Amino acid sequence: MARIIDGTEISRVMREQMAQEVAALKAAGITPGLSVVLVGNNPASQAYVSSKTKACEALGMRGQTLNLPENVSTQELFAVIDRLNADSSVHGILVQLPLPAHLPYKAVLEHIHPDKDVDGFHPLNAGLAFVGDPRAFVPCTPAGIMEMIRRENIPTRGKHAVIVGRSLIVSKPLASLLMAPGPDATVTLTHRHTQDLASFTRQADILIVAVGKQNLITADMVKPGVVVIDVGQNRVPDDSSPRGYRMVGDVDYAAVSEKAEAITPVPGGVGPMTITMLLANTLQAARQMQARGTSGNPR
Ligand SMILES: Nc1nc2c(c(=O)[nH]1)N[C@@H](CN(C=O)c1ccc(C(=O)N[C@@H](CCC(=O)O)C(=O)O)cc1)CN2
Repeated sequence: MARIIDGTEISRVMREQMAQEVAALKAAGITPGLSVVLVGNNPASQAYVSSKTKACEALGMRGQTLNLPENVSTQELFAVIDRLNADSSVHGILVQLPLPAHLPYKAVLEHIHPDKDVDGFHPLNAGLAFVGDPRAFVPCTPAGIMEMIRRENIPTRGKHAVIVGRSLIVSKPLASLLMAPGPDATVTLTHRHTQDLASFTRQADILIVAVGKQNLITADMVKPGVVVIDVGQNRVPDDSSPRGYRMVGDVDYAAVSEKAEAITPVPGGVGPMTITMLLANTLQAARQMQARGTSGNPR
């Protein structure tokens, strides 16, 4: 049976360390602050946003949610972001995705000041991350996956990492992180138009799946000894659960665990790491603003 890569436990260790760093910043007069903008009433987004602000507060950071109505206009949303960009007590800003279809999400993400873009979705940060510049904010999910790989001592040099999915949030930045000097992996990126997906996934030493489709990866699609990172977040109806549903990933966990060397569970794998890396990016934003002398909470 595969070793379980426990994102909850790795997060616990990292958050303990970060709490000390937050305390040190607070002693210097700076309370790292994150503002999350949530548009509409998507229940999954509401849950993720609530986890983010609670995690901030648990570390001693400021966590604030701005709830905007589903029908907010682009100009109204820009005005909210402008206000947060100008507020020196706000170090990190993020707009929860997905946005309602009438909002131009790329323009919205570009409206966040790059110095406060703790999601790392602004093109400036995407470009800095692509060239390996340490000032970049790296998107939280790929950053969390790299942290899990490092902390679990999973070999990457010369290994074949196959990514299923081509999103801006996860797959593209992850491909660039895995192939960079240091990790030195050979990366193949596949997507919905890839022909004979299984012929690629069977080659993977490390298989990362970020599609959002339950049971997309079955046991016959992986080779023995593979390391599997499941990014999927799928709600499956389940009357026996108090919530009426349970979470599953994109991988047939039970069957693939019997062939894999290591695997991330859903829940408790990549998800908690996404939030942990958001905390790390907010801390980085506060430190960078402190270094530039542009930070400081009103005392
Ligand atoms: N602005 C952003 N929007 C979105 C991002 C993002 O990084 N920035 N990522 C996803 C959603 N997401 C964070 O926002 C997220 C998804 C899942 C989890 C998580 O911890 N999941 C749990 C299970 C949750 C449950 O049981 O309900 C787990 O896997 O253990 C955290 C964050 C899209 N939008």
